[in-house]
Amino acid sequence: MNPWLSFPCRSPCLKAASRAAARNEQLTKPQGALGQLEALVIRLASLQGRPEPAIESPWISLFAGDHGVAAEGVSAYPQSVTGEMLRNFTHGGAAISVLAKRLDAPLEVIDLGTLGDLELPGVRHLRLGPGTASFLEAPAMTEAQLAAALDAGYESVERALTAGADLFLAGEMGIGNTTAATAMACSLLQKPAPELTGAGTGLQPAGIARKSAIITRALERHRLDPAVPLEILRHLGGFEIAALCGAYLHCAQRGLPVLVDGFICSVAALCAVRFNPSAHDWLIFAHHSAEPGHRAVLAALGAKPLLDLGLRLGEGSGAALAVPLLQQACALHKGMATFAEAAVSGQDS
Ligand SMILES: Cc1cc2ncn([C@H]3O[C@H](COP(=O)(O)O)[C@@H](O)[C@H]3O)c2cc1C
Ligand SMILES: O=C(O)c1cccnc1
Repeated sequence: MNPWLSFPCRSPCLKAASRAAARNEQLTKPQGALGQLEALVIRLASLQGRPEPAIESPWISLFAGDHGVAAEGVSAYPQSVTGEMLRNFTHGGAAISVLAKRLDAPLEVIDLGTLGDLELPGVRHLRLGPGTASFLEAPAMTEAQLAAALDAGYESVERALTAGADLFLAGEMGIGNTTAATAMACSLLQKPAPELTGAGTGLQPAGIARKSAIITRALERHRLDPAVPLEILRHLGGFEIAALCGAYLHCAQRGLPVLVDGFICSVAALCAVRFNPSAHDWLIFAHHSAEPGHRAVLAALGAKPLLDLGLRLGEGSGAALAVPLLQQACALHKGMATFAEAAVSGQDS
């Protein structure tokens, strides 16, 4: 197993949190009037270790990989879309490309293993394989592939830190990956496939039933132990999901706060937290995806996402959309006057 996986996670700074909470009490607004934003800023203060947190350098890593199980017709789109989107990401045409540009955030695109073998400028091609094996026939990944994918996540976090990132966002691209993520969620949560399976890119009800039956077959074939999350990841996951899991664990080890995107990223986060529960402190959940399995995954994580917009895209798009909210929350906390500074009367008794 990758040696760094056993490194401990950092502890959030309680002193910064209590100083941020004290400042929050002084600001010229009724107590609690900024709702969830207040707790969010206090939490960010504890993660950044400073009483006045700020998001100045968000970083986005986008992990792509193909899935053997896509051959079973579990997606509304052909498998070739994964590789085709790589070019779109670097040419600026994908949703996450537009959002990254608006945020002025670096967007690195990592191809962990897709069907095509084109060298695309601006893409890091790691080529762990032409995609995972179909989990109906074999474990999705070999041990070496899992290790390399986890390392890819680790390396992304190191690059983000070198670039001075103060918030880590990740996205995923991989046709068929809602099937992989749903299978993982079923296994981690010990829930039956029909309860968690959804439309992904837009399957019709008959397609969803078929997808759910395929997941049930995989669960029966592999019979995985929920107490061994990395084996669940290796058998049922994907290269990009493993990279996400590795990145989230390493962010927690290095003390870099994370904004988690939708369903697929949340399953990677659940896997990371099952592997090391202390990773949980570093994960902020951006949004509630329309994919039905997301609810159970968020509930298992005790997570209350910031947004609920009916998004079902992935790519890190929901996380990117939440960045301005975090930035505004920080700006309010830093910029608002205190009652004393503004000579405004405080609360009666
Ligand atoms: C053009 C296009 C762009 C996307 N960007 C993200 N996804 C999303 O859809 C895929 C998962 O859904 P499923 O499991 O149904 O295949 C992933 O690639 C995910 O990131 C996309 C899907 C498509 C078609
Ligand atoms: O919420 C997600 O991550 C998601 C949902 C559908 C398709 N792709 C991604």
